[in-house]
Amino acid sequence: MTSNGQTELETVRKALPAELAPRIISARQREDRWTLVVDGEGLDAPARERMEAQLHSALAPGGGDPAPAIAFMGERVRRRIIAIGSGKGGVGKSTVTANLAVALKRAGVKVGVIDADIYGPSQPILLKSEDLKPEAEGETLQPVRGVADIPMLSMGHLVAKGRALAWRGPMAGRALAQLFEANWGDTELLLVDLPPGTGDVQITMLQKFKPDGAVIVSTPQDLALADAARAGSLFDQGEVPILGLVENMAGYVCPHCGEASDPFGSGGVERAAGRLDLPFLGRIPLSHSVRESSDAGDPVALGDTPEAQAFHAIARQIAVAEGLAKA
Ligand SMILES: Nc1ncnc2c1ncn2[C@@H]1O[C@H](COP(=O)(O)OP(=O)(O)OP(=O)(O)O)[C@@H](O)[C@H]1O
Repeated sequence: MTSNGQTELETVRKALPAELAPRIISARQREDRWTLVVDGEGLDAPARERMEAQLHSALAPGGGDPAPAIAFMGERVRRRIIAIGSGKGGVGKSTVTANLAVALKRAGVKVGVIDADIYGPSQPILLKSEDLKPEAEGETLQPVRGVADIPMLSMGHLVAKGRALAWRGPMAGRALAQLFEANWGDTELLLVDLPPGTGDVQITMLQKFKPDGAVIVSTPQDLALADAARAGSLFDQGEVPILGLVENMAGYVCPHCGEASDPFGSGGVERAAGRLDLPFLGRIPLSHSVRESSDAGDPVALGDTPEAQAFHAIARQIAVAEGLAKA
């Protein structure tokens, strides 16, 4: 009991706005320091931060008292799933996924990666986890840790290297389910590297593990753009909001003479985004360092080069769109 006869729980609840008060599960005060257990179900990261700030100012207003210790219970954040798709192969979708994961991680997001490109898994190389094998607890896989300590799973971790995966339909669906139903722990955002095109895996994913959003990667060529638009309509039909388009391999700066050229054209994806009424998230240059670092399992986004900054700028937009960072 506090000095005026209220229980500690009542004291705390009274100090809070009416909508937050019922979320306090228990409250205890010892030597001026409050310890609170809070129901965090359904609160996203910014909402939790706001609530923490409100609790601080309500319970330790002058700054003289120690800040309350706050434990959130329950589902802190509903895990968000963002699919990274492309209309055709080879446009750099996997490279973009790996680098966005690193950039999101560096921005403080608890990010994980599912390599759903079960026919040609490349994330184990890109995120340097080729030699790791996921352990299973019963039926549930434990993700391995790739570069930057990113939890990840890929069919590349589960089948012998180089073995072609010619699975179709139900088998592909089951393989995918194993990856999604793994123990993702406190991961708040899962990036899913989809196979190119609009086949079985995409359909299974839309039906069973519907993403919260999709990012479409394209090169600036007309052909790639037409395919990207098709990938877009797949997500539209599945009622998955498209967060935007990324232009990859845009503009090449010769490392020797510094001359800039546009082997695949330029600005095409931004114009296509305008036509399709979709956000344009940014462009990644065609660059030796992107390819070399990918091959080495050392994504450029770990550094601060202009290429890295291009990935960081796109990652920031995704984090904001998903409520995991402030605008
Ligand atoms: N911005 C870039 N600059 C230079 N090389 C790049 C860039 N983006 C990707 N690449 C290279 O292009 C090749 C294809 O990239 P990636 O495997 O990421 O494409 P993808 O769209 O995922 O292909 P897939 O159809 O096999 O899934 C790789 O060798 C990669 O290193």
